[in-house]
Amino acid sequence: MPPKNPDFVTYSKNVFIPVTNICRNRCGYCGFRREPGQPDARLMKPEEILPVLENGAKAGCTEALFTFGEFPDEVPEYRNWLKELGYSSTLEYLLFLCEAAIDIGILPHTNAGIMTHSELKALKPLNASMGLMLESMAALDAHKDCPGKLPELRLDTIREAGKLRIPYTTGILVGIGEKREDRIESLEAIAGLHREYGHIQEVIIQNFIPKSGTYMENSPEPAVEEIVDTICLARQILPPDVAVQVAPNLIDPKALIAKGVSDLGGISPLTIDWINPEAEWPDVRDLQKKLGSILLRERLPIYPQYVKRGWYSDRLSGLIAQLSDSEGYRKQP
Ligand SMILES: O=c1nc2n(C[C@H](O)[C@H](O)[C@H](O)CO)c3cc(O)ccc3cc-2c(=O)[nH]1
Ligand SMILES: C[C@H]1O[C@@H](n2cnc3c(N)ncnc32)[C@H](O)[C@@H]1O
Ligand code: MET
Ligand code: SF4
Repeated sequence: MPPKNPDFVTYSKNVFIPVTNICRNRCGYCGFRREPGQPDARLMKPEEILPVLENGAKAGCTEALFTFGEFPDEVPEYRNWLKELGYSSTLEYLLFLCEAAIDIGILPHTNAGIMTHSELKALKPLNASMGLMLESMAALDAHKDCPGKLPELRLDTIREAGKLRIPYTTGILVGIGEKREDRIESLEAIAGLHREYGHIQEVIIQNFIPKSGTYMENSPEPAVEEIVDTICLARQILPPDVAVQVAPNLIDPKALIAKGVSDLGGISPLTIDWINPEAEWPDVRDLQKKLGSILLRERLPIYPQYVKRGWYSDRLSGLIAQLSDSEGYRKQP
């Protein structure tokens, strides 16, 4: 089939809040994680976070992306930091942050590692959507010290989110030692969960970028052809209502759109990509110029089909009504 471009691709305007970089896992590709003793190990305080939320809302951002290392509560130093802030668990602190974001007028999207049904249940009323990368169905060297990167545990979290009707973001990381068959298996697993629960709004095809000081610092990035191939696989395997996302700060999206990319994820006018801090966000107007006749269309962190289906709590209904247009996309302020 000849490549065919869509009329538009979507993105969201967000602020990235790296709440903590303390993590019980040690992914071989991750440059985000810190040990408690390191100088830039941290738990962000409310007085650091609230101004970012406020500036984000003022700048027209609709999404607060709350990112965490996984289950930092296992780390004793971290528990002390939390206690100093007056919280006894990460969940309790996150609930406070989500409430604050909503009061300020920005919709939470939490990406915090694997979670139990009861954690997801507590967060659902305060999150427009949530996310967890499956990463890969393969058992990989890059995950050898990562209890939370067992594929079955990741699938469990995504499944529980489905039962709770949480609009969900997941994806795979390409170039971390997995094979093409593993990518197929991963995409099929995601497709299967979506067929059962209907909650997967987008699947990120994330290209690995080496980070110095990590186990994989000298591993090559995946070739663009591999990413193109994976996007084609994703488009074939995933049901048509699931968006395929690439990050426009990690890869040039232009040629990928004809292959099936329909979303460019969160783009921030204010904050850096804390997971890939070397990769600057493109300016939305520059990106639009580059894409030519393909329109960049702003969405909320909850996709239009879930806005329409009302997959959100009463706590979020006022804000979502205020931010969305009649089709469920971003109403231009
Ligand atoms: O800026 C980033 N945003 C990341 N996002 C944010 C994402 O681009 C948007 O928040 C979603 O499209 C929702 O609007 C993630 C969200 C998830 O739920 C799971 C993984 C990621 C990964 C990244 C990332 O590496 N960098
Ligand atoms: C939030 C998501 O960021 C991704 N992630 C973590 N480290 C890297 C890297 N070096 N390159 C690209 N993506 C990465 C993982 O897929 C994680 O789940
Ligand atoms: N630590 C979580 C995970 O890997 C959140 C994103 S990485 C900072 O799933
Ligand atoms: S990718 Fe997430 S889980 Fe893995 S080490 Fe980094 S912060 Fe922890």
